[in-house]
Amino acid sequence: MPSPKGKNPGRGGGSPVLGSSNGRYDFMSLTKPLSRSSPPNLLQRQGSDPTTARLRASESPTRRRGSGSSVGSASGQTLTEEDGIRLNPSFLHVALSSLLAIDLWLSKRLGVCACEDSSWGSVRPLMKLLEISGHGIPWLAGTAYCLYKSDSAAGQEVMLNLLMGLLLDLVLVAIIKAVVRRRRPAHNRMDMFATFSVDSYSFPSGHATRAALCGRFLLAHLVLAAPLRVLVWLWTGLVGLSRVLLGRHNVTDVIFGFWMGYCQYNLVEMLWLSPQTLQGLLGQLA
Ligand SMILES: CC(C)=CCC/C(C)=C/COP(=O)(O)O
Repeated sequence: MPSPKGKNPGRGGGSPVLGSSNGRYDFMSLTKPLSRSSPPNLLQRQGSDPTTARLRASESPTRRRGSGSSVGSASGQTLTEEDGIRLNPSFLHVALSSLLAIDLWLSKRLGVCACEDSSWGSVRPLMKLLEISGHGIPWLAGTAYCLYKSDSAAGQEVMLNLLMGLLLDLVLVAIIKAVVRRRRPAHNRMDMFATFSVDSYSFPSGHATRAALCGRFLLAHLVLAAPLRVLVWLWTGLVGLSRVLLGRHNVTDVIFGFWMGYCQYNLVEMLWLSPQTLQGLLGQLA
């Protein structure tokens, strides 16, 4: 399939389309030649323009390898075992590129509260309220306050472990954000309060990890009536949804964040600090 890039040189972007390269179907740019030097990376260092990022992300490894080693059966030559081994990563790459393109497209369409002028701009204050409800500062301050005020050993133990979980969450999210370095969606207005430098990156959503971790924690350790349990579930889901509606995150950032928060709760359970452990730790410090 000939690339139409020559016909439309003035456009600033374009959708990745399936094109044939050496008898294979790869993603190729409508408007820009594919870079042969930059490594393929689906999530890292995307430009602020999601279309550019999408195009960059859709570069196929088969094109960079050159045409010599990959001749399809259509040209009369049979595929060697080596070719078969190379086809699989290429298929995986196309699948991931497609998923990423869908993610970017869907996230852009769902970012309906990204600013006041957006189609659902009037709901933005409500979404920002949800943002504050899942922010690290109220959770850390609230947990520390409850720990300080609690007069039962059981209450102190639960609050201390929640505090540990919250701190662990902050550290793990910061590490992943710093490693992956996925840019926030271009339509996001960066007007969040109290952020760390890594919070300029979007993968994973720290609010989603915290909501999942705290949601599971509350459901497991607080004796709550059924309506309150439903409310916890609802809050968790809405915090995640609000990240995409506000344009802060792509859908995959939130889905991964939920999964990560869910796993972090398992980690907190594994590392659970009992009063004895705590006394031992404090004894060692003293
Ligand atoms: C300052 C403290 C204690 C936490 C920062 C919380 C924060 C701003 C996280 C970013 O969340 P998203 O990744 O969901 O945007």
